[in-house]
Amino acid sequence: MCGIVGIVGKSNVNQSLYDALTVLQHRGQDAAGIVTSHGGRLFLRKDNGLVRDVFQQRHMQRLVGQVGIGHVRYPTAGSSSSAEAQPFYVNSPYGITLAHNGNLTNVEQLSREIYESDLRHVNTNSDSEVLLNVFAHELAVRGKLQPTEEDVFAAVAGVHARCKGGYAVVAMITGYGVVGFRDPYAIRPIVFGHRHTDEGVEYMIASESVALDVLGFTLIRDLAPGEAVYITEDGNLHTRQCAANPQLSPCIFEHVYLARPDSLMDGVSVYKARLRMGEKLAEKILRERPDHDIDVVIPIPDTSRTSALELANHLGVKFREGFVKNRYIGRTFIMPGQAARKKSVRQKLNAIELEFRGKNVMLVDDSIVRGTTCKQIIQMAREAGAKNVYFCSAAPAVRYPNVYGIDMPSPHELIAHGRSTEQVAELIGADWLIYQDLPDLIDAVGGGKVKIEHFDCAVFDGQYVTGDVNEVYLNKIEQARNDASKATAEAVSAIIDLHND
Ligand SMILES: O=P(O)(O)OC[C@H]1O[C@H](OP(=O)(O)OP(=O)(O)O)[C@H](O)[C@@H]1O
Ligand SMILES: NC(=O)CC[C@H](N)C(=O)O
Ligand SMILES: [Mg+2]
Repeated sequence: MCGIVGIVGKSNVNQSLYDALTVLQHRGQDAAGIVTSHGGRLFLRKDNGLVRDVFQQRHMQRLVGQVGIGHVRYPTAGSSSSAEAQPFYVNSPYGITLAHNGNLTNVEQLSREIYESDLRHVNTNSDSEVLLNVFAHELAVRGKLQPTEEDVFAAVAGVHARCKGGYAVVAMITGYGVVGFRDPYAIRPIVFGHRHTDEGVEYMIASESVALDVLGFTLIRDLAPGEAVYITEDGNLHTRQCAANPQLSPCIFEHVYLARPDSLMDGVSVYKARLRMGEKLAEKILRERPDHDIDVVIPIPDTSRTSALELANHLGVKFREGFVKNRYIGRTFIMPGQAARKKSVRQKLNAIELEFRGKNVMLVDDSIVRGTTCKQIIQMAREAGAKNVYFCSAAPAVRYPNVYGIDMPSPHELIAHGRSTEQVAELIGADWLIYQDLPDLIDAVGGGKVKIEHFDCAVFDGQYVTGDVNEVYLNKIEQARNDASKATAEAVSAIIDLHND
């Protein structure tokens, strides 16, 4: 997952884009970028690092213009070289820049087509640069000096016909406007909204509604699967369904971990969904061990707090903050490389001994992926004097790779891959381990006021909604993106870069 944002404003949008990216920082900590457009010129700043580190005052001053897009990156393709930071730019037609959240599954075929048939050059290994070139080609073949919304929507339809995988996109067509679109399964999230100013109405497109809230925009709605929204530079908004067979199947892991709890996704409150996860998990605990001896429920900050609170309420057991989080350390799961992740867990979380000593503690996390966090946390709970350490996960066991924008390419790096619950419990050192059941998770997210029937649950059930993901593909991405190969890719790609300062 990455964070994307686009604004068509009535005054300079640099500060709003910066603020929105800060709000979306939890979706990507590796690189950040903003491009604005003014008087037919583009102004770009992108680099590796957090938003607050990438943009110095001198960069902000140069980012002039009332229209712009931005990105925070968590790499899932190519490398984490700064050359692959987004937005990407292509000069023809019109000058188009693009920011992408997701991952394409047919990138090899597209790269070939782009070079051999579309006669285009791609300078990095990023799937997002490929996606930009497909969009640019589809717009170029319309052959218009001044593209209309019909041309833009036809180009998006062309992208849907050629690209496979997960993609939520914002793209800026220099001098014309900003377009946002979502893949036909709506795997990755994207919303749009408006804000009234004295100069007129401003529009914003973003990954999560929380970015709109914080900037004083009102949410209009989520983009439907396959739908596009096009806002012209003079502030006219158009929407169109551009896919032949759209089917809403959003990524359920957004609700488990990726999204902020104060976001609404496809009409569902992430916070409420997490509360319901806690409730369902409590029911399962009571079913499995009605006479359990849990003294205290302790969340593993940050993401599991919401479900842990509700779990404790439903069990009728005390809820205690047993771990304190260092607020200056980011999210560990989305860090590149296992060594950094391992080290960060200990730096990030520290136990309050009093809450553990002599007690049977139920630790709650939103998910167990590689097992990096829970292994260390259980150890810490024991060192703090816990009598028994029980562990539960608000999500089912993560057993399969993700190919739609979450960097879990290698099944062998997943602690539950090919293992039973008991085997995982032993490996992480838990006295009792409970996973949420998948139907309960689906019900927790899709069974509230707003009903959603289909989700992309691939990491839990190995079913890939786009229908094109097979063993051959999975083996290929595992080879290309396991921790060991990534380390080599970084070294090689660090030298490819275009001037950008
Ligand atoms: O099994 P693992 O591979 O360790 O991955 C799962 C853990 O990683 C995430 O936490 P993270 O520190 O990224 O973010 P958070 O502060 O939002 O919980 C998630 O919330 C789990 O705690
Ligand atoms: N997490 C994402 O959405 C990644 C976007 C894109 N595939 C990249 O690697 O930059
Ligand atoms: Mg966590």
